[in-house]
Amino acid sequence: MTLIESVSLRRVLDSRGNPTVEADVLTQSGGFGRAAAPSGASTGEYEALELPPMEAIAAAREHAVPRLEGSVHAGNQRDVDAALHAADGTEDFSEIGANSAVAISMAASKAGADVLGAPLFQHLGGTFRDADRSFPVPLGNVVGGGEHAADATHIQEFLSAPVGAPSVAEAVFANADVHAAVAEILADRGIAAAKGDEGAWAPAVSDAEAFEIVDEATSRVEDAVGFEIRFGLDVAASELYDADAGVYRYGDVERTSTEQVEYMAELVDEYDLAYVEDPLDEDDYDGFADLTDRVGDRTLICGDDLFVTNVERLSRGIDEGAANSILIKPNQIGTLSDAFDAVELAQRNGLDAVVSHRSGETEDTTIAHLAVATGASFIKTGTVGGERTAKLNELIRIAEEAV
Ligand SMILES: C=C(OP(=O)(O)O)C(=O)O
Ligand SMILES: [Mg+2]
Repeated sequence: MTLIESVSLRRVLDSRGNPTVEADVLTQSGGFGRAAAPSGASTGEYEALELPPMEAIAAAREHAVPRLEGSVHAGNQRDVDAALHAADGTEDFSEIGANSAVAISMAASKAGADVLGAPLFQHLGGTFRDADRSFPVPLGNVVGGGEHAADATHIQEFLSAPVGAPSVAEAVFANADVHAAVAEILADRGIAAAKGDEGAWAPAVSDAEAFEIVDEATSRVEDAVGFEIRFGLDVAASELYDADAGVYRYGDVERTSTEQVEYMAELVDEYDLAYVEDPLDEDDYDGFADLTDRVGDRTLICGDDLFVTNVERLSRGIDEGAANSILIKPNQIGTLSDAFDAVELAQRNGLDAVVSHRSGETEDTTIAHLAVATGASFIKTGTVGGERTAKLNELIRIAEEAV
């Protein structure tokens, strides 16, 4: 029923105005799925490789499309993704591009769901997930800098975390309220701010002032809505790390690895942080383990560039106690099957999964379904801006059974 009839690929715009790969998958019985690849700016060194879109499209047309059309069923995601790996033949999708691979993988999942007449989250997660489904808490980027905005904070993301929200919709609106409260506080302080790549405010303030502002904004909204709102960070520390000198550079301030662990532990306690992503460099398993040992009982230490959604890197992290959560970005690894494997390995070992967007995004909503399908604890997909609200609004619809 779900035998793939055709796969078409094209170049479309992403939210940064860059080209990206979009895939359409059509099955012989008329099922249809469309998906587009996102793109990172602070990419991890060990991610699967994104090729220039026209190269990725040409390579996928030559190697992957002939293996899929008339041969593979879109409803069998493992077969689709195995065909993509076989067509590529490398460890990092450098032949057909992780951007072509992930677009086809996600489009096939939607075509499969379409034929079966099931919502995507149910097709991916199975019917028993539906019976007992819990919703991810959305982490909303409200202040940011790093690689996502010039002349702003060194820490890449300050994330509102409405952990006490009674529903996903209330959580989504609370994050929007925190975003608005940050704007008010900035205006009160006479600080002008544009927005960064993910729609977070990107003021030219020190990290210390950003902590003050986000702390105040989350407290204000917490008082107004009456449920707990904490906040968290994506430090994206690999971007701050100078490997030759062995120090983290926050402008003129330098921290050794030991000082970085100490600094992160202090921030966790001073601000009761709910979440800290990539607090250390992507090669520093020891530093991650040290920090997790110190504060992992009261916050999530999450590996993004550290794990790159890769089960081998995650296995090492589990063995070494390097984190207690993992960021899941399908395009870091190239297929939904690989992303699922990473979630399952993490959850079997007591780590939380956090499904995530990229800084360069499209209107694609697959990650909202992936987060629900896997029972992920959190989803990080921004706060405002059409490519971010596409996912947040889809979560609201899924909760209402309106997809
Ligand atoms: C979303 C992120 O940014 P990018 O997509 O630029 O890697 C991140 O680092 O978690
Ligand atoms: Mg990150």
